[in-house]
Amino acid sequence: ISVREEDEENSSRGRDDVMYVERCRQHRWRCAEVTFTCSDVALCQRWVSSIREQLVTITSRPKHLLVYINPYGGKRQGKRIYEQKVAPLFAQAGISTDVIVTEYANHARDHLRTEAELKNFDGVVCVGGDGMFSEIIHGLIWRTQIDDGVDTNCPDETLLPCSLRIGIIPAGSTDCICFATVGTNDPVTSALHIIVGDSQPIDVCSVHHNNTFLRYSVSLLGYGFYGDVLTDSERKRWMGPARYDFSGVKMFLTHHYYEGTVSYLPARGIVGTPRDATRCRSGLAAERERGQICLFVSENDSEWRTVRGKFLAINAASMSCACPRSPKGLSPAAHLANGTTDLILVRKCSRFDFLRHLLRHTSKDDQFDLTFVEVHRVRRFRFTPRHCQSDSDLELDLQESSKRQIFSQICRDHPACGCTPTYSSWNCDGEILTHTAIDVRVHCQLIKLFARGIEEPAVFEDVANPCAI
Ligand SMILES: CCCCCCCCCCCCC/C=C/[C@@H](O)[C@H](COP(=O)(O)O)NC(=O)CCCCCCCCCCCCCCC
Ligand SMILES: Nc1ncnc2c1ncn2[C@@H]1O[C@H](COP(=O)(O)OP(=O)(O)O)[C@@H](O)[C@H]1O
Ligand SMILES: [Ca+2]
Repeated sequence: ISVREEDEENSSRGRDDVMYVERCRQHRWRCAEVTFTCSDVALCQRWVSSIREQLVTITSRPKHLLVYINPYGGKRQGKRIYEQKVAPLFAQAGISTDVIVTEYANHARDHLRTEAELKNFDGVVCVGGDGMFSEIIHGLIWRTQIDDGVDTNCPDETLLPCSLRIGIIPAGSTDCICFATVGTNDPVTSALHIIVGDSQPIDVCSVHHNNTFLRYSVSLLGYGFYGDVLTDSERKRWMGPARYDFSGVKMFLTHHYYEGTVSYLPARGIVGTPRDATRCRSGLAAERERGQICLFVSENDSEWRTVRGKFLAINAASMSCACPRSPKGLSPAAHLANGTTDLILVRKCSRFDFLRHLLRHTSKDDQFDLTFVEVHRVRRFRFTPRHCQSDSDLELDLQESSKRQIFSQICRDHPACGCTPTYSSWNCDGEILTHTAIDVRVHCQLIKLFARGIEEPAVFEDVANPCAI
């Protein structure tokens, strides 16, 4: 991290303090210190300058960072976390910062879009949850495309990758993007990944409706269960992160299902499937694999498939979506940067079966190994809720079950009857999407994080002197 020369008063000895990264359990990193002493002060000074020269040659390390703090996310501790745990480390590592504490929602997004002098910085730091991260990528991606005149309303447009890396200091409620790319939600670990200049590309989904751009997503796009949990939980923000558990239990008991059509373009020519036992891990093999991945983005060699039905949940996981609630995540084998998203369809089933599916997110059992669950690795997908389908589709439906339609119409007109509502909403990285019919496309490695993905346990279990903390 850094080296510091200590003055030993009344002594002819030299003393250097070297700060370095030490790996602890569960992917956590800590800042450790070792002191070198030497009877020859001049030699000691040569050590210091030699180490400093070495550090300067590592060009991947950021020197100037633009920091956005959401003081309102999670337990409202963002400012304190940054000031107490992160700022001192940045100072230690000789990193200068411009810090903006946001004053309202979308402040960070709009500042990045229109005001920020991006050329002055080597990266952006986001202190907050997935919603704050979402603001940052919307600002950065918009800025990158506008500089090159890309039409973001066109779903087929190839987007330009953003050059600035983003660091996430977790200070939100779920922080799944941090957890799934670093392996832990720990501000100090994240700060150290930023300081050492790690780089992890990640895929971004664009979400469109009728050739109009709606949003980007990097973690979960969820309709049905996760959309309803989010909508319900936003009204209970005062509860803090526990609001999700409260609304989770409530929506589980409510047991709403939604009818609609999902079409998807299966990913061909990629390594792996969502049912693999292997996980997305950092290291050489992953690097090599990553190099091959985007060569296969051609969409012509695979055909669209359509699934119609009643769903409790439709989830697209572009990364594992691991978080403290589910350390393996919604799609444990999802890759961070292979240009695909894992589309998980949970059909209508009993409460008992849905609970079995949910519980498997917290154990070693396979949550996809159930008759009412299917999972596909896709490059694109579309969703149309039933009452939003084209006229010809509706006619078909009418012929199939005219009675059912009449009943659902009656139910829509009489919400008090307690029947299942027609529409849910999409949970897009924890933000509510107002449109239900959407067209989603994965953009391979559109952004980069100050992270390195999840390291194999062996890397740190071998450490001779495990961290005492
Ligand atoms: C019975 C226990 C079942 C546990 C099932 C856990 C599955 C958890 C998968 C979580 C995936 C999370 C994906 C991440 C989404 C985030 O982008 C997003 C925003 O994050 P931010 O707050 O930092 O801005 N977060 C969320 O949308 C929160 C989703 C949380 C879902 C919690 C669901 C709890 C379910 C509880 C069911 C309990 C049934 C009990 C029956 C008696
Ligand atoms: N200063 C602010 N005041 C109010 N809302 C804000 C502010 N800054 C950001 N936001 C918004 O707060 C919401 C929640 O932020 P997020 O970081 O996702 O925390 P959480 O994980 O608790 O949901 C996001 O929609 C974000 O756009
Ligand atoms: Ca949020």
